[in-house]
Amino acid sequence: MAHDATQLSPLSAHKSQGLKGRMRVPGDKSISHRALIFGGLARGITKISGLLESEDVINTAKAMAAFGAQIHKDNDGIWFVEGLGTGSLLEPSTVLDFGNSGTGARLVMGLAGAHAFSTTFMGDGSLSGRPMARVLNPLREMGTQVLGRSGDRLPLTIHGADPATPITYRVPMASAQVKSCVLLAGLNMAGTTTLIEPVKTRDHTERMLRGFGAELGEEINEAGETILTLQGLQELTAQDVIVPGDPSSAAFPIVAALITPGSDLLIEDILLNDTRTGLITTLIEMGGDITIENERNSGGERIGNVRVRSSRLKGVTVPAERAPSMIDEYPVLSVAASFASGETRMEGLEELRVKESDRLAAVAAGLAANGVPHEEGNDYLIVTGGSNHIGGGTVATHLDHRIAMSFLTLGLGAEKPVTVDDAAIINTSFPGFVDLMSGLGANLG
Ligand SMILES: O=C(O)C1=C[C@@H](OP(=O)(O)O)[C@@H](O)[C@H](O)C1
Ligand SMILES: C=C(OP(=O)(O)O)C(=O)O
Repeated sequence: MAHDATQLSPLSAHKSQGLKGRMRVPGDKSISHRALIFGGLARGITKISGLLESEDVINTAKAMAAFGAQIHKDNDGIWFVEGLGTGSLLEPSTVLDFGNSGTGARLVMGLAGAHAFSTTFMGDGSLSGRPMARVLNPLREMGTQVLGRSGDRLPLTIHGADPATPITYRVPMASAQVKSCVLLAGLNMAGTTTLIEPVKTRDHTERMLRGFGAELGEEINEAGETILTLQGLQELTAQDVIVPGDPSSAAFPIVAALITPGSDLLIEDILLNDTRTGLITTLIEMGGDITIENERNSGGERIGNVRVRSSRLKGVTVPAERAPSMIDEYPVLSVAASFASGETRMEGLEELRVKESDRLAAVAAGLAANGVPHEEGNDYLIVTGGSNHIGGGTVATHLDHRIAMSFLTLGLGAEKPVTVDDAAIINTSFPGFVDLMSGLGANLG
């Protein structure tokens, strides 16, 4: 069921002692979206274990079904996707509703933009405010027509050219969604698409393209930029995909364990791809007692178990270059920083302004409501931690799951309870968050 923005569900977090146990978090969101998309393009039946069954990902499944893919789930929770072949999607007869999901909307725009039919996209109040020009501009260069309200925001309709023109595109901001949109469009049209990525971002699209049997050229130029070349209309072959635990979801129990005394948690089977591990690197630099156990390869990705115990943290400077590898983790890092001695400086945060909310502003407001000293700049945040008297505030989530989970985490370590105005939005990425955290000893309610 879609999240209903008119029905807010407030929730409070109270000071907790000792989060303990062995746990798993739901499957990685980025890999789950892509498994459904590549499964829908491949010949044969793709089998997906551990798919994240959150609102964001279910909306992508519905979109792939609307393009003609056959999708079902068996009694053991395994998902099966029978694909149509690259360049062969069918015109959807319904409006595609992506709810809260930037990834779903932007990746599927790449698919649809390469097909000579009309596809209409809509989303919730948050997604309808997020910029789509970053994907619509490269699609326009390929000949895709766009019809919608001003400012390139949802709802909008796109119609691919016949034939579409492959392009060479330099991604102007650090965005795996933009990279993936262009590659998915290129895969579905004749000719060679070249993508230049100045700053490396999560590489799941590249790994899965190759995993489904496509050839993808990759080299680094003198400027250190990655150049990807992709021949369109390559046939993909269905695969078995095992989705590892999402490090962006594991971030919440990890930080909760660090800031609550007496904690000792083992989180199993977490994705450890190094385009995703910036938060773990940063927390270890802050003095976090975090170790990686049983590191291994699974389906082309590095995974492992993360052991975390309560720790005394100290403030650090997080360099701007690290931002792409922890872009969704700054809200919860700000929470860890609230409990660290001294200042934590986070730089290069401009992309946070265009997430589900303006996350820089939402974090700053949440810190202010809970008495945590901080300074918000255009693209940086400085948090001064270590005060014993924080908490007591109510935080506006602005339809942003990460704001909700981050400030509930703050409340587990703070002197006074912390309330978020809406916990229902958490289902967009982490269904079961409240039960899972409560089972470890978190005092939520
Ligand atoms: O490609 C992806 O799966 C994602 C890319 C990131 O967005 P940007 O591409 O906007 O940085 C991230 O914030 C999002 O949660 C998932
Ligand atoms: C930014 C996020 O997701 P999306 O862009 O897919 O909405 C997120 O999950 O933190």
